[in-house]
Amino acid sequence: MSTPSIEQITAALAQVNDPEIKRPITELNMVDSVSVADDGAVAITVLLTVAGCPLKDTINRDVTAAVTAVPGVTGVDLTLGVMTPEQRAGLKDILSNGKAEREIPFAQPGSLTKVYAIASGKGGVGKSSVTVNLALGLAKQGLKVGIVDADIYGHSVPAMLGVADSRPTQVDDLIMPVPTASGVSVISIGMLKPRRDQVVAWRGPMLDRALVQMLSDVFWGDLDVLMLDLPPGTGDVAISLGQHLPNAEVVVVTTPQEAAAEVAERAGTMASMMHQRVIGVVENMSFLTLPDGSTMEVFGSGGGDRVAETLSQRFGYDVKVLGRIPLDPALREGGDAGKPIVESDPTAPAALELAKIAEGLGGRGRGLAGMQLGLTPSAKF
Ligand SMILES: Nc1ncnc2c1ncn2[C@@H]1O[C@H](COP(=O)(O)OP(=O)(O)OP(=O)(O)O)[C@@H](O)[C@H]1O
Repeated sequence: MSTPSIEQITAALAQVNDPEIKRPITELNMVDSVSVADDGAVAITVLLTVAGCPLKDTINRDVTAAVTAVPGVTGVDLTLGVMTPEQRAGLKDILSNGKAEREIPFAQPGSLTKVYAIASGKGGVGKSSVTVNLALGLAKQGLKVGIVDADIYGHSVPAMLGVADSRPTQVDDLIMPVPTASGVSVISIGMLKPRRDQVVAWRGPMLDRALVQMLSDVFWGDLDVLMLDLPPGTGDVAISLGQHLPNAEVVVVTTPQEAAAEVAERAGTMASMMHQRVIGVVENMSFLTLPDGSTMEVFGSGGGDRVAETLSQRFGYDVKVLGRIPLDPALREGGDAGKPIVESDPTAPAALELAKIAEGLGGRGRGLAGMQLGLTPSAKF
């Protein structure tokens, strides 16, 4: 077999994406050198963005696999180096398209990324569980999905995705979202703290800065969908989000309980006051299926319908119940184990209902159609 050419090896390397940036390593100038010996042995040096890059094993595996597959390659000797500060600055330029001032890409008029904010009135109704499962459901449809965990009180999303201890890689002041096994990238307000167990007592301006940082200093790339897990209630983060991303569409999560529904209505109304469109209600913990097949309404009934009806009346447009998710111990276990139920037990009724809701959201497509313009001529409060 003939010796492979440098061009063939480079073409193979162009198929390898940086796992965080999700762009070919060749485009990011990460390939430092390539040489091919007469006997087909290939030597490559790839430069990592930072020393001790947590994903170097993934890069090692992917590069070796891609190059080994080229006909005539008899061996791959891969050296992993680290970029110099100048090379990192060059990478930052590539990622920020040469713009010095960063802006929130999802707030730009031409943005095609759908932004869904997941809100609730009360804590503990399953907002984070719904967020991660919907995100995974959307990713299963082949969409590129990112999650911003802005829940200052809970920030449980990384644990639910199995990356509780991960910290984002930083290229100077540009932050890489943390990739997860399911393909969804995540950044959490918890990752911005110096230590994970640290308690933060952030007030309005600090929270605003943290939210802006997660939206503009993080290199999200070209996402189809961005999901935001909001703190429960109608606090500072909801106000900041309304100011920075008025085009976000809001999904309200509630349980069937009367008291939960009432506060969920307030969260929905708040979103509308910030000119965001509420696209629907998810009722979680709707019922429990008992071993004999009968169902028990542990938290009562009617909360989802009530929130949807009230918000429809208030806003003058149709707010639907998008789905009703049953109580299922497997959903909690999946979250605790870092493997959400749509992945760990996809045929469970709760997983099927979440996948159905994700199907509906994914079917709404990319693009500007249906986006709110920040004007509400007919809102009634
Ligand atoms: N349908 C369900 N069946 C069983 N357990 C559930 C269900 N939904 C959520 N849970 C569990 O309830 C707990 C609270 O859920 P989760 O953290 O998603 O709520 P949350 O609304 O995001 O809370 P907070 O805002 O306080 O962080 C978790 O342990 C989760 O696994």
